[in-house]
Amino acid sequence: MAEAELAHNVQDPLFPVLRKYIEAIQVRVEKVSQTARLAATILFILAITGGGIGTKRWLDKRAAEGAHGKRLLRQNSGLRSKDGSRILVVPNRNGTSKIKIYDTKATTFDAHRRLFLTPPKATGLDDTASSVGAPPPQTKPGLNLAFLHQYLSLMSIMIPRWNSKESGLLISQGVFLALRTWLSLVVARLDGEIVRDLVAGHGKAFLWGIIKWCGIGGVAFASYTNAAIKFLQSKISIAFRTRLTRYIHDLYLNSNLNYYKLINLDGGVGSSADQYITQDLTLFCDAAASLYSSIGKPFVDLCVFNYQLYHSLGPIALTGLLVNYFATATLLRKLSPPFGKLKAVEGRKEGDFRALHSRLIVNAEEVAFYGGAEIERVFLDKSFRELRTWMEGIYRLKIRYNMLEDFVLKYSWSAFGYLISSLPVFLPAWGGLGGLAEASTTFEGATRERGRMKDFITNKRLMLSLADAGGRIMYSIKDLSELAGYTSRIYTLLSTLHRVHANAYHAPRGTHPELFSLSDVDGTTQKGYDGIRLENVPVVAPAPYPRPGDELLDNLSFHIKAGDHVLISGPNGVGKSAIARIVAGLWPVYRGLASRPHRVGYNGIMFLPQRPYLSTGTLRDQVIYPHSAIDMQESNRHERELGTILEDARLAYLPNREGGWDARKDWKTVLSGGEKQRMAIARLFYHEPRFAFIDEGTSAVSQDVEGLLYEKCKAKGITLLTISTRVSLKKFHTFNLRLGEGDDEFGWSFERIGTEEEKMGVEKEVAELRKKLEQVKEWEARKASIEAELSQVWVKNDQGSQTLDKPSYIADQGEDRDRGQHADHVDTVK
Ligand SMILES: Nc1ncnc2c1ncn2[C@@H]1O[C@H](COP(=O)(O)OP(=O)(O)OP(=O)(O)O)[C@@H](O)[C@H]1O
Repeated sequence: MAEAELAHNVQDPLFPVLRKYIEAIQVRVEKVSQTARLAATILFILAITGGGIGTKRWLDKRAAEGAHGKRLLRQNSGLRSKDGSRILVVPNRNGTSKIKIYDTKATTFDAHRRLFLTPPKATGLDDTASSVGAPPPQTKPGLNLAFLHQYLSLMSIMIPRWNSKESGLLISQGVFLALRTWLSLVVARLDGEIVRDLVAGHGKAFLWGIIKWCGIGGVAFASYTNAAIKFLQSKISIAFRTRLTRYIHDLYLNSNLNYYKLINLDGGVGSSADQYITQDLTLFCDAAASLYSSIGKPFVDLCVFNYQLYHSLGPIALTGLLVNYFATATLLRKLSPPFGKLKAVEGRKEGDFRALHSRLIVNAEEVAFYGGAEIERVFLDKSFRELRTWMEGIYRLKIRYNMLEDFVLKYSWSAFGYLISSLPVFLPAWGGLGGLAEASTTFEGATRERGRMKDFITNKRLMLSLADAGGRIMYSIKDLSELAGYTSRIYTLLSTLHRVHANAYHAPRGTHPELFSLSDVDGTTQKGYDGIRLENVPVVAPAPYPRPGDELLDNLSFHIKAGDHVLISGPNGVGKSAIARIVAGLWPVYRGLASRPHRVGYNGIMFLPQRPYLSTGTLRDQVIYPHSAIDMQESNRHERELGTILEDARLAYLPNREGGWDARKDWKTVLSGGEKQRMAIARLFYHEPRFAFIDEGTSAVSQDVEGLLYEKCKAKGITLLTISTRVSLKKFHTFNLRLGEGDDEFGWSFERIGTEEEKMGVEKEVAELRKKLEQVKEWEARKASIEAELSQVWVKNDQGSQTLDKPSYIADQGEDRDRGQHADHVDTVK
């Protein structure tokens, strides 16, 4: 029995403990009343059921959100919140995740305008002698006040509030940097102690020192701190980039058409805005984020180590160190090439090279038809050669500078370090705490030597760290100048964007603006008018500021109401599309008044450009452009309507052919020229504007389909303004605006089609043609005689005049007649 109990206890040692608790619970439960037990049981069951239902709901909600996210992603769509923010769906591992984006407020742009358009005079960025508010003259990027202003201006975008995420990241990085400095100090002291114990033969203390060394300095902390600093640096870089990119996108792509005006009207950043927004911005953010660790850390190190050394080595050492820093910094700054400027130019050359490649990709088909590979390669090679030469120049300058830098920072600084560390030994009176220890009489012989050893090791390590920190600060002079280069480019982009956004073009004080330059825009644009009206508006092709524009047409005036379909015709290059550009607001209204409906799209106005544009995205996105799937949903439009629209545009076969509405392709290459134009007309059918400019929109469509499309547009109540050279389109229009009339081609006429006047005009033209036809016989006779004369060709040689041999193909065409004429002619010549 006892054995069995023993065996049982051996098998399950926990049993007695469990039994004890179970019994205690049983006793408690027995004491509880019947009602309380019932209530507890019900509560327990309710909790379990509630928990189960809650979990299921949560799982269902997650699944529904996941499915919704996937659907939105497939449709290239997102969500719009009531506060104006947008939620975008992006792929994330197997599922999707949502990103909330807030638009930059208009007031923020207004507040920043001061920073970018009217910088303080001291920076030299605002040269009032040239003009007020004009493009800032390109001051040399470098370490100067201009750089400070530019950098701080950009900072106000990158760190908008003290409590923003970026400040948190910077503070965390600061903590880790301080931690690393503290660790270096601890390690320096430990180093000295270990050597002292080793020399003194204190085995225990020595071992303890080694354990502390491994624990603190070696592995655990230092490696983690370094990794965290690097990680935080990349987080800061990406956070800066996100802020700046969103800010630039909000300023670049808005209803003021800045993306068009930046390239076509301002020209301040050339044609490579993409290079600025992509590569330059990345380089700037990386350089700005590394600034804290490359300057912040050595700076903290310098302060702490200097203080420590001052303590142990005295004032002479500190003065010596400071003089040394100052001298080195001055020398290196003097001899340092202008890295900032060099980097800024390199950025521009990179941009040009990249722009050439992008152009080739966009126009690959055209170049291929011409077989233009050879010439394109010449352009590309030339641009690359310029970039390469420039970069090689920079590397050559860098190598010379690096040699000098290494010599100064590595060798002369360590020699100086030894000198300073030896101060307490040779000059105890000047040697701080170390000197006091030296001068003291309490230490004798070996003890004094060991003390010296410990102090020397500690001081040497501190000196080395100090040299390293100082070196890194000096090295970062170069990084700083490069950062100045990137800063100057990003600042230039932002100030140009602000200038375009605020339309801040002013002639220099005391001067008159150049005729039809961007500072000479005096016209009025009225949006919200039910019709299209131009009153005394000169049509001027603008030139980049500050050059004057080129006047194409003098004072154009017309008035179009709903239902007045207008054909705008005239020779090539006369300014037909220019009228659409002025009405759309792409080009300025230099004088007079231009009125148009406010809305773009439904019940407003739409413009179909000469070159059909197809966006990235799904087939649905092509039809509803510039709507997105969210806009389509919000305006209660359905997919079945899109089917009818494609049928009307004679494109009903597309969804089947391309694999449904959610198919994503490179539509520019997938659709034929005519299909692209019909897709543009389908967009008109979808948006149903009140007025539509169609610029050569059906030139690749067959004439029968063209007629059907025009009739459909009119049936939908769209008033058409067609820009075309096709006379056959006249029958679909009520008015004809003819451009390029008169001798100087500056004239224009606006006439009703089919009026008496027009008929008379046509009859006059027919009569003139008849008159000309009557002269045809006369002209034919004259032509025959000229041909006869020309068939008698002769040359003079030394022997006198002689006729040429007849070409063989004339030989069998009545040789006799020819011969006779020939002889006659030779006689005449004689
Ligand atoms: N972005 C621009 N900046 C400056 N000038 C331009 C610009 N686009 C066109 N022009 C100039 O404006 C003039 C009129 O161009 P527009 O496109 O209006 O001609 P068009 O009458 O429509 O010709 P086409 O029948 O060939 O389409 C041309 O001389 C052209 O060189």
